[in-house]
Amino acid sequence: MPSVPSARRAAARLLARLQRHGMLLVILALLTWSWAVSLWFIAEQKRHLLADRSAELALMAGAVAEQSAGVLRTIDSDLRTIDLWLQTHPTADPLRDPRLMTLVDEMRRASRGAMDLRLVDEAGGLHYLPSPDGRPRANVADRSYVTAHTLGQGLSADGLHVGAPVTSRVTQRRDVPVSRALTAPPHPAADHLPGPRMAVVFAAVDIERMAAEHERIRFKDGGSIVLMRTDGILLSRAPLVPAYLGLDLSHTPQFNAHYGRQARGAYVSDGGATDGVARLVSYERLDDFPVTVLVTRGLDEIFGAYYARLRIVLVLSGLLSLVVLGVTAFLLRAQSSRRAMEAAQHHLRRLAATDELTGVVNRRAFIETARGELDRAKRRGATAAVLALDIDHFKHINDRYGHSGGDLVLRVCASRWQAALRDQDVLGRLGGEEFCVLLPETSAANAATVAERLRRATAATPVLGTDQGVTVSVGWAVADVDGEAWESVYERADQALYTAKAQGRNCVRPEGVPAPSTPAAACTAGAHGVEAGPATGTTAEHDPVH
Ligand SMILES: Nc1nc2c(ncn2[C@@H]2O[C@H](COP(=O)(O)OP(=O)(O)OP(=O)(O)O)[C@@H](O)[C@H]2O)c(=O)[nH]1
Repeated sequence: MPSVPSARRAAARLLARLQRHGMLLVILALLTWSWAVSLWFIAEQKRHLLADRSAELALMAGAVAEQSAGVLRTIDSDLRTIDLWLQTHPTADPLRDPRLMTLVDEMRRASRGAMDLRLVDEAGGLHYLPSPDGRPRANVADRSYVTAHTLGQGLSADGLHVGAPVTSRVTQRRDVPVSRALTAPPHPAADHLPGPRMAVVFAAVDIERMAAEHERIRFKDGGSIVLMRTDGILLSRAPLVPAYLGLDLSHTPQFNAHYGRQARGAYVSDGGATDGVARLVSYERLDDFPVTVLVTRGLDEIFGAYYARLRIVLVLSGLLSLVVLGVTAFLLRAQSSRRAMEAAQHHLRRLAATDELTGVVNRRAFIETARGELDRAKRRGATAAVLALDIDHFKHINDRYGHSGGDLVLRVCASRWQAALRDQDVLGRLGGEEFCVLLPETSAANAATVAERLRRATAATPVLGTDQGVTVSVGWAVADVDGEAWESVYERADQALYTAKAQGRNCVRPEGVPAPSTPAAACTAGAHGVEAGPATGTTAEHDPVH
């Protein structure tokens, strides 16, 4: 488990990294949000578009269903009328009677030629109307529009049969036969007529005519109009594809999920059941006939303009995102190189202000700092003290341990002094073995205490791993509260240092104490021996600064 400090450091590092990458994170969050909103908006638009087109298609399916039901109603009425006519005219010849032929002709014209009425006799003989020679044109006993009535299969409740598409054996025309059984026997007198009796009347509805009508109103580019028997047999389709006529779609998933199950509805088809074209499908089952109407519209046509606009929007949004990311990356790079430059400049400034040997502030930076601090002290009416330090008999150390030994002493002393000072105090090396300390906002009493602490820190422990004691002499001065130039304060501190040296070294002397006539008399420590105890030389004890 990580310790508390290391966890704190890790958290701080994470925070710093987050701050550094904050801009990038914000931009990425904004981009993600804007893309999410755009995609939601796009999906909503598509949903609304589909809903609107579904509603339109449902209206159209309803209209086609209504029209188809009307056609079938007319046909059914025509078939019933013929049946009734035959019943009420039992002696008339059903194949040639001019009254019936006129009626049939009117019915054909009313349908604008879209259907022909025909009779099938009990032997399966097919008779066109009129049939001048009375001979059947073909035998259709096997056709479902005949067998449905003989077997009683596939009939609506009132006996109508809508047959699967057939290709005429006489004309090769494709028709949907809609048939009724004739009510037999029409009249006993019919028995006098030659040939078999008529059994079925049917209307052959021209699929091409029907498909052509639907072709005019269907949606182009993939749209279609389909009539389908409710059991899944395809009756007619616009655009007409002959191969689809009579197809049994009852096994398709669309039939089982939609128009085979419910009377009306809509769905999106992948076109798998027919030509593979994806379509929106709306369907409606006729109320009175076993027929379902399907009206479709190609998805490409529905969404074509939408996708074209969407492509433009996506491309522009993508480009915009790339530009935003590019600008962000550029700014981040510029920011990071600026930071690196600032760090390098900071490092250089630190190097320029640092004494290479001891790591404390060098002479130039120290004097600059001291001047600034004395100015600030003057403005605030505060005091500031200056300590001048000089390692005693440093020449002897150099002579005994060599220059590198002397360097080590300088580093150790600087480090001990630094450790004994407050954060706001400034330790500088003025040159050689001369050091200086600036103590901001420090009274004379505290300056003396700090000076003494430094002297003790120097003499307390031998340096160089030997019994070599190192001592320091300290002189100090306090700047005039009304403001005083650096040179002036330093001169007084240096003068005090001179006094300390003159009075035997390893001691602290304040400014303004004259040098005694006998050197070394006032200091208790030996000139360069290990310090045995305090040798303040100050006139008063003070509270430590820290
Ligand atoms: N090792 C080392 N010696 C230095 C450096 N700078 C100056 N010195 C030496 O420090 C010595 C200073 O000697 P002096 O000025 O005679 O003073 P002192 O021997 O300390 O005697 P007092 O100050 O009177 O106690 C000289 O021998 C310089 O060569 C330095 O960076 N490293």
